[in-house]
Amino acid sequence: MRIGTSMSTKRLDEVCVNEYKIPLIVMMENAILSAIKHLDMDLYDKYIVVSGVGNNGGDGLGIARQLKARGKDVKVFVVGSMEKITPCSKTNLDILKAMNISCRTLDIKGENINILEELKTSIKNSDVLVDCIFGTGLEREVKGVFKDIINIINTNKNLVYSIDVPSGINATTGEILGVCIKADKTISFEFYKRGFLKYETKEYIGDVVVEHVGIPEHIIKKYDDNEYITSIDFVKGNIKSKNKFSFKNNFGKVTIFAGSKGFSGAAFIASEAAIKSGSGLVTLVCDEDIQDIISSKVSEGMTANYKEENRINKLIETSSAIGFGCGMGDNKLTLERLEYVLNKSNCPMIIDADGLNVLKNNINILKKCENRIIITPHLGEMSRLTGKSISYIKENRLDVAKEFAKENNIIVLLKGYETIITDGNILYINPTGNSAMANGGMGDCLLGMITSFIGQGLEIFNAVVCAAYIHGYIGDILSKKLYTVNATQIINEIPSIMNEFDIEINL
Ligand SMILES: NC(=O)C1=CN([C@@H]2O[C@H](COP(=O)(O)OP(=O)(O)OC[C@H]3O[C@@H](n4cnc5c(N)ncnc54)[C@H](O)[C@@H]3O)[C@@H](O)[C@H]2O)[C@@H](O)CC1
Ligand SMILES: [K+]
Repeated sequence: MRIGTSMSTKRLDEVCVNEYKIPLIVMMENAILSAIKHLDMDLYDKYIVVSGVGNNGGDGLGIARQLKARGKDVKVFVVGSMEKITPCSKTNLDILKAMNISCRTLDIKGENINILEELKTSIKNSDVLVDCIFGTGLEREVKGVFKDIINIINTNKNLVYSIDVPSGINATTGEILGVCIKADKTISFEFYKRGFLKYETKEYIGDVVVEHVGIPEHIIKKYDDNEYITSIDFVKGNIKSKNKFSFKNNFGKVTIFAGSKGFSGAAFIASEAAIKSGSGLVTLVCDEDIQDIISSKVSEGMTANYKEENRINKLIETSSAIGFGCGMGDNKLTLERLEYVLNKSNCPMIIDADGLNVLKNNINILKKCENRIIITPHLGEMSRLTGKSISYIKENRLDVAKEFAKENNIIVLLKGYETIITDGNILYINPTGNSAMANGGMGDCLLGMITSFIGQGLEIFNAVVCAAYIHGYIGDILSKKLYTVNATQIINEIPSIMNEFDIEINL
């Protein structure tokens, strides 16, 4: 699913109208017809449509017409200066009038008290309110009669379905411009709006569906922003095709540097996750004093300790992917080991946890490793790496991750609700995962999965996107029956879920 901004919508509209000669009224009618499919007409009969005078309002007027044509009871309220009404909205308003569908008009300059009372009563007597006051054209603080109407709707509503965006939200930034409709469902056009990704907007957007307005796929592709929400089809497609045609017999040889005294669990989880994700050969490199404990637990993997220099050198040279950092300790030794492995290796390297902590103020050591480093920080680690505050990163996480990836020529997987994966150019948002998974060891498990997928020969960026998706997908399935989901439970499910995905890694 594509992510887009107000600008993306505007640009597409212009291209369609000017270059491809698709009249806007045609796209609006497509939008209307695709929106009404989601208005639960089999459940409800009484609708109220509240429209503005922009094209979002036009969508609403057309929706009212289509609802009426299907025998529904519809009341329409239009708010705004009538001299500003867009041509397509005017056309739809004229059709409504010709059909004798009554429209109450709230002019911003007029005295509206009686109509506001009427609106309140109509809302109470209806099943569903369709919100078409503002769409992607909202550009300033919502005031006056618009504010009054939104407050009345939020206070008196039964169900509210917002068209394109809940009125009051900046579709690009997610900023609430003073007041905003609290939608139960948002039926958005062409793009999942970038603003919806801001955590604070979740209480306004409700369930989001994205519908098409009939713009040919190749046009959208040409003008999209390279920002997407990962779909299950993307995951299936990527993992399957890579293995089917390119790496069928190559399961990869991976090395994981992890664990230290008191942190053997991290090393175990990362290695076991790589094994269960289908790697052919997994070797864990750890401190000598935890090697025996881990060897006894990781029966299908091998272990090495830091004293075995020649063996480690050979592992680094021959690995198809290296995972580094879980439970190693935030200290000078870890930094030295990181530099050593970075210098000696040529394969993709995934750095997490203490591997990231020691990179603070040393990020330049990644510069010489062009295009083969993946970092997987959570917000705190990202804050230490970038020097930016956690609250700033939270507010601007897409741009912070993108800029950091671009500056350092790396792939960044920024963990959190709706994890981000970006190489600075393309960005994917991971829609899977849940709060039942918020416990120790999850990051180690993800590191093992990413290392394994890359080691098996998947394209690096796609491997990270797929690993994040499957990791969260398993968590989502388990959380339906478990209050908390831990890393070991995820690991145990990897083979069966991969099978369910029809992923051919183990063929
Ligand atoms: N390609 C697409 O995705 C399509 C989008 N359509 C619809 O078109 C919408 C965009 O239409 P518009 O660009 O006309 O924008 P809007 O319909 O969002 O509204 C713009 C109008 O609101 C006014 N306005 C902006 N901020 C205000 C504020 N704070 N207080 C009072 N008035 C304010 C503007 O002056 C303008 O008159 C989309 O959201 C979508 O619903 C469809 O109709 C056609 C195809
Ligand atoms: K709206």
